Amino acid sequence: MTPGARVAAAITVLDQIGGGAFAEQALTGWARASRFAGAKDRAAVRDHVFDVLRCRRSLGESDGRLLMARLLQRDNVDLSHIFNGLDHAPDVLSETEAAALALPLALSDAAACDLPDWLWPVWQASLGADALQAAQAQQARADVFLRVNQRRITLAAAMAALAQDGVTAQAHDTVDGCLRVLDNPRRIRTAAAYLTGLVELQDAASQRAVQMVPVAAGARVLDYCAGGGGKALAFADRHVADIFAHDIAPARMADLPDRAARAGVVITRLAPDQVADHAPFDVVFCDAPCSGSGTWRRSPDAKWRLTRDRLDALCAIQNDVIGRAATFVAPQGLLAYATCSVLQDENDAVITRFLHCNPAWSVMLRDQRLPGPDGDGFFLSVLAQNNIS
Ligand SMILES: C[S@@+](CC[C@H](N)C(=O)[O-])C[C@H]1O[C@@H](n2cnc3c(N)ncnc32)[C@H](O)[C@@H]1O
Repeated sequence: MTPGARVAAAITVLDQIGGGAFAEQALTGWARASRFAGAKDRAAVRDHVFDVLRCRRSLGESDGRLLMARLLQRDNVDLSHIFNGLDHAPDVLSETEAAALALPLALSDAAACDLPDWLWPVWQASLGADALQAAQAQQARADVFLRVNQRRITLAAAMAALAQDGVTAQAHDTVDGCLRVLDNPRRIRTAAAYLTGLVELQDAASQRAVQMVPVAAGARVLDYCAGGGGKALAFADRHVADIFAHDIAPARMADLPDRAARAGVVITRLAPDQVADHAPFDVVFCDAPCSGSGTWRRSPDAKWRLTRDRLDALCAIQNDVIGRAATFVAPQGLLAYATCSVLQDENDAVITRFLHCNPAWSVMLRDQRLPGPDGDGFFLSVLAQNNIS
């Protein structure tokens, strides 16, 4: 496909998203209907769509054509080379469109930061002096990070193995065992180091959070909201411990046995009715369902779909989840509550409410990361029970 044809495809997908479709579904639908598109075309169309979605408001919230045109204009691309109607490229811009593009946009603070109006005050209240920087960080693409399975390979050997498949990576400055991918991130899933479990895709902030939780040798650790099991795998990689994984939707853990086998670790999956029988645990890690507000660079669609009602519903789930998870912790054990959100309602407010209802517990460690060059936004609070001797 020509550059113009890729832009035309992105416009089609953006118009579907504007009409209510989910980004992933619209992209998959387009790819299925466009068998002529190769892997590089699909990647380019996806990049266009996600680049626009990250900045949808600051690009003027128009139809797909104007959004794409503004994005390209912002990136100093000559629009006449793209909007020329040749070889499946988009039609030449109309006079009205050209006039709209010539005018500067008058943007509110929320629009300039690419956040919904209702969220901007909530975001500011949560992040204070960091609000602007954290919002702006979500307007750009995020780096890809890998967790090296250090049980099986050193960082240097993992980098060398990845390089053989054309993936260049370097050690993260502050997170042990973490690699930042510099080149060809799309080749990771076919790289031998990935297929043989030597490296896993995992954001640096998630890796850091797992490393911050104290786990004694031989401990029993429950990943209570395991999903695909990324945190359980990270615990298993770092500790000689019995690792258990649970999720209210067990189907989400379907790939975990294969991933654990690839990594050379053992993780016991527990169905919801089996957790109590296996309790208590020395550590219960609760990676609660959340807005994902620290990861919106990777899923910008979610930023525009979040509503106040949905946030309130998530907070109710979080309050429930932490309360349930606490019941499975051994008397001298630890309860770790984590989200990939930067919103206070989902983080400190949940902890404050839990402590109010459960005065025997207190916070022994708190960490809040903002989205930025070193990883996604992430919150971690580790709690212990008081006066347990
Ligand atoms: C943020 S995701 C977990 C991501 C996962 N830890 C990882 O690293 O890939 C949250 C998970 O919590 C699960 N969940 C939601 N409500 C739950 C509940 N009441 N008890 C346990 N898990 C729950 C969801 O099914 C979802 O898989």
